Amino acid sequence: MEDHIAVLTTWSVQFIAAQVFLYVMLKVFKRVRYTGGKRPPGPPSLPLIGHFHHLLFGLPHHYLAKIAEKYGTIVWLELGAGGLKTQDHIFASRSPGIMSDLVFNKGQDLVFCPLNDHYRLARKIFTTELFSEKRIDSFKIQDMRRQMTFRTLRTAFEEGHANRYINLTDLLRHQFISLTTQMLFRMDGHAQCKDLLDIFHDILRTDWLVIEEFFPLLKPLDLSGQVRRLKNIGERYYEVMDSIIDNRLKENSISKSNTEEDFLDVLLATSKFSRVQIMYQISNFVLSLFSFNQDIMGAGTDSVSDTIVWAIIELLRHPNIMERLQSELDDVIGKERLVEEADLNNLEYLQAVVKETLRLHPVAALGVPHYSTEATKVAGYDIPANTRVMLNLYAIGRDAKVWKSPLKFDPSRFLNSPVDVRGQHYEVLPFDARRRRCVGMNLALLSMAYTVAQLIHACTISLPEGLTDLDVDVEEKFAVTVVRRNPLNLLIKRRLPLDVYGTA
Ligand code: HEM
Repeated sequence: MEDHIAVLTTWSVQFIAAQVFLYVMLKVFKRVRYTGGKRPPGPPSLPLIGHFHHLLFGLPHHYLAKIAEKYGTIVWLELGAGGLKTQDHIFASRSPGIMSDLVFNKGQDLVFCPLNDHYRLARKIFTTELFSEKRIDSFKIQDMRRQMTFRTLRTAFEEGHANRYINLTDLLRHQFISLTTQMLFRMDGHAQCKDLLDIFHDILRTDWLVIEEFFPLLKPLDLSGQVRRLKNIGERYYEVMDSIIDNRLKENSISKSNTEEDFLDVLLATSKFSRVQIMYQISNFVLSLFSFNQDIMGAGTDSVSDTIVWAIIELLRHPNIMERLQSELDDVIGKERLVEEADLNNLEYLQAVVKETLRLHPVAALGVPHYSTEATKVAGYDIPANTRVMLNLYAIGRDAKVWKSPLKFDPSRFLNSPVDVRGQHYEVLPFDARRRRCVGMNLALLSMAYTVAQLIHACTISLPEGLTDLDVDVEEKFAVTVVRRNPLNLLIKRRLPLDVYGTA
């Protein structure tokens, strides 16, 4: 570790794929790039900037998948000046970085937290209290999901009734923002959490390649303008959360009956976190809410709604698969009532559709960068300490050596197959695996299956006039998550008799 810190001047990005793994690793070196051991192969690089220029154009997860095809399962790239490596216990940390430092107060949230005692405690509380099966399936949270989904259907039907097309991405994002903010603070999304939502939207507008991240010496110059911007976001976040917590403490001191009603109450009740730590644990939720996995708020919203949109897009592109799913729903549920969460385990084809969507469209295509804490060897290659590692989840799900016709959307490949998407099977890892695996996975899988089932069972979804299934493209845009490039407006109408919705 000493060696590499002593020679830091350039960034390296290395891509490792042990068996079906494709790891991308980034590391900063000073003065020299790779000083010792057997370096993994990689494309030729330019002096000083290494392979940085390759990642500026096009979609990075496509480029990384392409070079992995050419250079083999473990590939080394350099960004300006850098290093890398694998094994879970060594690669389970997070690196310091501009976003983590300036917005999340040096990684005090869960997503950007280095592997330390605070992280272990926070992860335990997330897993055993906030996201335990018991809590997720509790009547109260189930009812919240049901109400939010009905609200989405009602909005869609009002528009459909007036023959107006609706943007499904916007509609579902509203649903999941409301759901998450309810779960967190008993506040209903846009109206009550406007300041917080604005902050997270600003975070998500940050370029994924901030030059100062790769060339820290340039940080004081702030050439990209992102350093000042992120600092300002961090300050605004602190103020808003401070006042939310103040208000909650006041409310709780007046009425004890509300304790442990939502996630904020649970975190306050643990007494294991300081007030500041609670602020940043919450941030993870909001961001996940918002498109990516910056913890709870950050990690839970757009990632789920964007995956649902991919599922609907694939179903519209494949009318035979849509028909088969609708038949399963009609057989199991009938047409006299709506889908309930208790039905989901009986809907085998629906579950296969969700898995196949996650295989082809893992919205967190490159995951969240891991960080090595000591030097190690991976598949015979030497990987230094302090290396950033990214898992190319996109390339894993599309590996032609593992998947037959990998680009074909075919949910039946998951029928009668033990392969699941929960991190035990390395052929498909939309949530990653082991220590840093997505903590919201169970909630995400449940929310996705439930919403897709409602949309396909309770609605008729039509493409704009003149478009056929052959016209629906799957062009991607790489933001924090991978989303569909072109907006698609749909006509959504009631499919079941009116009185079925009445009881809802
Ligand atoms: C389709 C939906 C989702 C996908 C595909 C997804 C995927 C991922 C991935 C790939 C990671 C990085 C794992 C790693 O570092 O190795 C991650 C981390 C995380 N996700 Fe998710 N996620 C989704 C939904 C959610 C939801 C609903 C929440 C919470 C409400 C959430 C919370 C988190 C958190 C807090 C982390 C950081 C975990 C840690 O560093 O220990 N995610 N997610």
